[in-house]
Amino acid sequence: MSARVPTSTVFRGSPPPARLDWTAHRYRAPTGRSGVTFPDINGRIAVTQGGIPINDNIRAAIADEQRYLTVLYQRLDDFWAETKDSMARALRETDGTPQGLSERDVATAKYADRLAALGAAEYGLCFGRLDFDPASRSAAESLELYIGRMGVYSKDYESLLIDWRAPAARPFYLATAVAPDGVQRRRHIRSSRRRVTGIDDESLVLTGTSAADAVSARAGLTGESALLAALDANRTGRMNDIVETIQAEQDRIIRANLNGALVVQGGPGTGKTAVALHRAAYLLYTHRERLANSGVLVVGPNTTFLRYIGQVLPSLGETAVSLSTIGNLFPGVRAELIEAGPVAGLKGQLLMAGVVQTAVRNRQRVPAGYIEVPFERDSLRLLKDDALTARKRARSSRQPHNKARATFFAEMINFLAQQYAARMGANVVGGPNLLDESDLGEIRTELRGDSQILAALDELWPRLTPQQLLSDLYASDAALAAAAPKLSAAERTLLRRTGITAWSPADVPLLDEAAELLGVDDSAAKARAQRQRDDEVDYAQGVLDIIEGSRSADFEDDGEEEMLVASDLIGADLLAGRQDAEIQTTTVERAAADREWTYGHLIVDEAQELSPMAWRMLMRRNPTRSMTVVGDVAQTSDPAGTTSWAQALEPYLGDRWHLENLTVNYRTPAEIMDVANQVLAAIDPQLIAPQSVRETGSAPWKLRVEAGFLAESLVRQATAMAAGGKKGTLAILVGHEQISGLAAAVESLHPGFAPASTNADPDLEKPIVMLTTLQAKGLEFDNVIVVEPAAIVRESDRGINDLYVAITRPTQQLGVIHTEDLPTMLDGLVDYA
Ligand SMILES: Nc1ncnc2c1ncn2[C@@H]1O[C@H](COP(=O)(O)OP(=O)(O)OP(=O)(O)O)[C@@H](O)[C@H]1O
Repeated sequence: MSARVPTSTVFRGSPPPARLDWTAHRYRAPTGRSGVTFPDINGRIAVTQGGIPINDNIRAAIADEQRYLTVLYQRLDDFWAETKDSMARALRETDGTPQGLSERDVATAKYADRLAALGAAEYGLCFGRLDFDPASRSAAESLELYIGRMGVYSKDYESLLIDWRAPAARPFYLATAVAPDGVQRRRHIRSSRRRVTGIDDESLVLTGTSAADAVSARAGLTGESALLAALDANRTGRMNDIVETIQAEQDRIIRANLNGALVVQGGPGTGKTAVALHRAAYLLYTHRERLANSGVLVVGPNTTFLRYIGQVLPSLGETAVSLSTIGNLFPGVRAELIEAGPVAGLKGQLLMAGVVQTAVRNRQRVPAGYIEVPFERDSLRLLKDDALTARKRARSSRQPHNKARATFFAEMINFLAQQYAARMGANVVGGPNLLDESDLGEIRTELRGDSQILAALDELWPRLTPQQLLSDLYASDAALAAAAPKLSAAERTLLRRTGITAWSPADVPLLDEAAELLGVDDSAAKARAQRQRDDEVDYAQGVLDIIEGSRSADFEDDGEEEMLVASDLIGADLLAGRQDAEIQTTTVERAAADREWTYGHLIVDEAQELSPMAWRMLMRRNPTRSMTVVGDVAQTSDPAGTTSWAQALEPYLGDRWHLENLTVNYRTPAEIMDVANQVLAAIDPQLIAPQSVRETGSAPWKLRVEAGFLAESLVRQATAMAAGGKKGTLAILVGHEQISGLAAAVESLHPGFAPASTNADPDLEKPIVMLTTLQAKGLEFDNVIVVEPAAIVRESDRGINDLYVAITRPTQQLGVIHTEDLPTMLDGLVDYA
């Protein structure tokens, strides 16, 4: 059998303008790319247009743009030097007071951020230009605007480059021939380092009224040449920004209002992740004051995905965004335990909030009758009725468990003091009335210091951490039965676990729930901090006394003029403060360490995967409900995930959220989407697939092999696929249950061939990787081989969704290798030839 050599990407149709084939609802890109440029073998710029070498006009235009770009980079260098100077000055100039130190840290953090933004702008600083119709501009307005990664001004404060996020840059993304907004020409400028390598021009002046022109414009695809070049480029294992080619439907979402909840539903490859990240950058630019201190949180499905998207925001000059999975949102816990679907499914249900609440209440106990506790030479009794009263008072304080504990203890100590006093009074002449309130106070103090009394009270109302609460709950049938009476015995068995050393992502919202109900009793920590502070003040006073002493001695000795010394400027309090001045941390660091941090804006990617309990946790992090939720209900894998946005959000938002749809698939070629559509129909015939923006001419194939030859065939096909056609990255996607066996078989044949994702963080930059379908969520590769679809479908109740995710990952080619019969929904695959 010979390896099938895929044809290279063909953009079908006639040269620009772009065409939309409305019968097929599929965009066919033009054959030639206008003004596409490639450095030739000698490093000079060779320019072609539709395959024909370009003329001197274009060469001259490139030279013009180069001159402009050089000026921009000069200004960038000026800013860099100025910022570095300012930073050095800020570092030097501090009066040494805690306030001064803190101001210095704030200033240096600001300059560091600015340097990071300047560094990010180095690549592709300027990528666009708009030329306006003079009739549409006032005399004060420039007829041309350059668009880039950041705003750049001349020394005279004349605008040289507009930040892509500024309102003035919008026509670059929105203007069409039908609605040009005064724009006559949109130019995409490509550069490598500081050198202009090419330009793509689009005229927005309708010269004819051809239907194709009008349709193309209506479709809202802008900058088609640059867009298609970006889409067809090889992938690297890291996501890139799309700032140069944002499309109109995406732009609307990116720039939507900060307030309120926006839900973005879109099929595979519609740019949901890209849009979500650019929205974060846009919001930080537009609402910097409001968001700088509260921060923006981006939640993704797993750490592999976060690493995949990790460089997008820094490349846009934004570093003040927190990225996290649900599993890592609880400070101090890294939830890496993988557990069975039904277990995670159950833990994700909202009813678990009630289970955790009951589990906490069940730890607030009262004795069956009484508990006898030795005290002095006698004993005291913790009585059931007293405990009931104390518990009632503690609960009605509405404090969380660990804080209400103080009320319970105080009440019980009071009861015990009265008991003790009564007993003492009965033993002395004159009876209990001989003891007054101060005597009772002393008795209480004694009781509070008695370890046996405290231990007995602790049994009734223990101080608990969330981890302890859940471990104890999972470890005991009785505790589970008491906390979850509504669950069946089989369901409670799913929750049973002993000797817990690791947590799963589904445990994290439960830990968070427990933390809310338990609260942190920080009275001991506060008292410790105060004692430490008092010690430091004492120490500082000692230092000042020594300085004072030596100053007087100096003054007496040589009779010199009085010198100004430390104690003239600062007191002991201030000196102590200076000693323990904390290192200023960034918003991202402070937020990560603080479970109760509330973010100014929340972005949730692959949001369909979130369980009701995960949503509950996230809503606590975002009380203002300023959020962007992006996902696809057809791609849900998590057993507790959602297939309906209304259902997922109703408990927190009611109907106060706005839905936007993304409809164009930028990733997956049309040939593959034709097959994927059948899978989508099997998930839900009502769902509509996004329209692919391009074809590759390469039909997705299937190959049946003998079970014993699966690994060998896989290596052969992967090698052929990786070597042919567009090359780039290749992923082998396998079901969770199969991956270990297959990885071992492949490894024994060809060590190091396809590193499998046996750890939680596979290296996506390797040319060939093996992943589970779950790990591939949100990722993309040039080429993909899906192994044994029947097994993927079988693996979970949402196996068809997983298959849909798997086959929509490629940007170029898809192959399917199987030993079992294929599910009929894959009938559209062609036999491998
Ligand atoms: N306007 C654009 N310009 C260039 N590339 C784009 C554009 N929009 C999307 N893309 C590219 O399309 C690919 C798919 O985007 P993205 O991963 O954001 O899609 P998605 O909707 O999140 O997909 P999925 O739901 O399948 O995970 C990425 O390579 C992205 O860079």
